[in-house]
Amino acid sequence: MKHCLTIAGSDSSGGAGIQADLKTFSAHATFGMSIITAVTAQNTQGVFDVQDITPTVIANQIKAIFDDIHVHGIKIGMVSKTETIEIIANTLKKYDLPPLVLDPVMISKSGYNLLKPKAKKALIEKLLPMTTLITPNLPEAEEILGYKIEDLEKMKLAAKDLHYLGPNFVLVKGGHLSKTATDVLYDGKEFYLFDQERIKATHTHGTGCTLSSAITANLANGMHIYKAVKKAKEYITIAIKHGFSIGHGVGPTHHFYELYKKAGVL
Ligand SMILES: Nc1ncnc2c1ncn2[C@@H]1O[C@H](COP(=O)(O)OP(=O)(O)O)[C@@H](O)[C@H]1O
Ligand SMILES: Cc1ncc(COP(=O)(O)OP(=O)(O)O)c(N)n1
Repeated sequence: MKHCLTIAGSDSSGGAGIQADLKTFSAHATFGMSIITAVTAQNTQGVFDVQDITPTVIANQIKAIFDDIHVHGIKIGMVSKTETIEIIANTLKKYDLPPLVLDPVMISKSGYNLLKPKAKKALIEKLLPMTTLITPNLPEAEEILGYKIEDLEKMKLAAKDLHYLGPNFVLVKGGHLSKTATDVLYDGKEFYLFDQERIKATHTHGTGCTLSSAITANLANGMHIYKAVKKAKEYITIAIKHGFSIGHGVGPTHHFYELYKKAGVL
């Protein structure tokens, strides 16, 4: 069994962050491990508070894992602020790294800043160059690149411009498009489109976390990048179709193994 590591924030309601990542890793028959960067007080209606974990404790969590356990895939999610990004980059640099998927989490669906605006520079300079695959949604790609992205042509341009900043592969996610949910993968030469009609869904909390963790697990399991993204896209589509209500707001996506097994995704 392969070992997957998420470096991300905790979501008390279990729909996004560390909790979504670990559920996704388990559904993909990998062993999930976590380095917590921040604790959020969050539910289906919003994010109400955040406590950042100190750089020393983040470094010690990373050291505890890598000094002892072989890691086959890493996913990075919420990284909050410059000091958090710097300690993650500087500590990870000391080790031989497996594929690393960066979900550049910035603003939650409910509108809370999960990355301090000032930390964007550190994210670009410290994390992008060590990334195998970056998975921005449209607002995140716009924030990094500084221009509007409203159609497929602009998504391709964004993928090229993001590739220039260091990652080996770029997946620009189209969850924020109006008609389709088409994602664009760029490998430095070719574009690959993952087409999906928009599902009229209410319960989509944690879609980005789930997709990036599914790709991480697939890469850890030895899949080539194209297949890893294709299978993860199938997973997230079913996860969204079967999203459900647990509170008064936006509920989580679905992670129960049997559903995916039946659909031939896992
Ligand atoms: N309504 C939807 N129907 C189908 N797929 C969706 C929908 N919303 C998001 N997705 C897909 O879910 C994945 C996560 O995308 P997105 O929601 O844009 O990320 P984030 O949670 O980071 O904003 C992408 O593959 C996207 O295309
Ligand atoms: C702790 C934490 N990390 C990440 C997110 C954002 O998750 P995402 O998958 O982009 O989902 P939504 O916020 O869009 O529902 C989060 N909310 N909390």
